[in-house]
Amino acid sequence: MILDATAPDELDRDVVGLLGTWLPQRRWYPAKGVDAHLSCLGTVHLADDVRVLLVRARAGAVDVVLQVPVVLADASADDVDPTVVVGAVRGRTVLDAAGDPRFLAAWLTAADGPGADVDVRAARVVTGEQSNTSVVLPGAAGGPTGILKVLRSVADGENPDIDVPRRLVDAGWDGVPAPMAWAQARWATPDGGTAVGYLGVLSAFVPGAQDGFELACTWAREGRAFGGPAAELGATVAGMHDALVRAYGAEAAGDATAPARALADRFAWAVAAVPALTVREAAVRAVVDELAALASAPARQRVHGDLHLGQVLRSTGRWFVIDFEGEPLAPLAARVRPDLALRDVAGLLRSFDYAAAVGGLTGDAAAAWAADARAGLLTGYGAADDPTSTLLLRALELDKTLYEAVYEARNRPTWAAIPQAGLDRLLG
Ligand SMILES: Nc1ncnc2c1ncn2[C@@H]1O[C@H](COP(=O)(O)OP(=O)(O)O)[C@@H](O)[C@H]1O
Ligand SMILES: O=P(O)(O)O[C@H]1O[C@H](CO)[C@@H](O[C@H]2O[C@H](CO)[C@@H](O)[C@H](O)[C@H]2O)[C@H](O)[C@H]1O
Repeated sequence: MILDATAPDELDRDVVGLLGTWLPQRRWYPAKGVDAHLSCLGTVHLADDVRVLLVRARAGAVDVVLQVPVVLADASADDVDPTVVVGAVRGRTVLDAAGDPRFLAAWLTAADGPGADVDVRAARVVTGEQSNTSVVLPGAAGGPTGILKVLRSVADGENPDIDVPRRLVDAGWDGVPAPMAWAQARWATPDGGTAVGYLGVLSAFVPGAQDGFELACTWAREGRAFGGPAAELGATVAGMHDALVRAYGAEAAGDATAPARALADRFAWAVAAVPALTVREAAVRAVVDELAALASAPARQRVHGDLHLGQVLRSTGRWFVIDFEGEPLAPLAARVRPDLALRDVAGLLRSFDYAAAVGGLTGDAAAAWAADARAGLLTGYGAADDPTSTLLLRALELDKTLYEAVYEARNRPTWAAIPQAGLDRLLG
């Protein structure tokens, strides 16, 4: 069932009035540091006093629709958790609903899919660095636990973060947590049209999972070689790529003009966002030219699109892949386009640089730790050791590093040195 958003009422508009100060304090808010114009496009009434506001945020190049679920509590209620209070309007206290049992129960009732018997009163909101809000829901009566991802930016059409895992499970791959419930909404767009997009997904929770990035940082900090787990991860990624071909097919092999153009476009985009990158122009151009001169490039297929160690979980000696949204800074059309499978491999290679740096390694120790992890990943994946693959991987790593230079400038300026060091390594 698709949930229809209705036109905002006076109360919705008052809630939006509160968001000007509340939103910029959220990790997932994509327009930090600028004065965004906020307006409510529509509201899904999930239950009495449970609303999902679809809020358009416009600021410069940013123009997104944000999902803000709220619960309206009586102003006199004395059992309100102060950390989830957004503010007060019309005698009601507005609560951030993501972890609220009233919101969760209504969401599960409205959602499609096989469903799951979970205990909404035992919900726990995941803290940490995320683009969305995830909530762990323990299974009722000892059943399997689920994790609900409340998407914070919603968009018309396919959502790879939900559709791709559904297709991978259908294709028989068990390296992804299975989706158990999902919800979609329909709302009026500012141009007079209609949009239909996903609001979120409940997936199987991987018990005892360790975040791949935290694991790698710990091993780097302890000076433990990561080549073994990296090789197993490479094999998992190869299995994922095979399953993606079964699910979506693959295009015929072509020449390398498309990846060369993509790298050139990426550089232009990155320079526009971070003008200091201009000094890299000649070196990047040399890689673009080398790439364009390749006689052929491998077939394109569906890929993960933003694969890094923070998108993989390790549990009981196995790896699981999550977060198939693609790069959060890219438009949907670019995120669902067939691409080179090696792009995912390159994303993980970049993560080893991050893990070495965040794990406190520097100089030769960092280079040796990352080299061992890189070798493990490439062996496990079965990457060909030929000049074409080597050049493609270098170009794709460069592409990712330029993306990271922009991502860090916008989100974590104190980490900007990590992609800058990556550019030094890749560009010589
Ligand atoms: N199926 C799962 N099982 C266990 N933990 C998970 C699962 N999915 C996500 N997580 C945890 O939740 C965190 C946020 O999930 P993620 O999909 O990366 O969200 P975001 O899109 O906000 O970055 C992950 O870092 C991971 O620790
Ligand atoms: O997980 P997201 O989909 O939000 O991805 C974005 O944020 C990531 C950081 O959380 C960012 O990844 C970069 O930092 C990681 C360490 O925190 C590192 O392992 C990755 O290699 C590096 O790219 C990702 O690029 C961004 O899209």
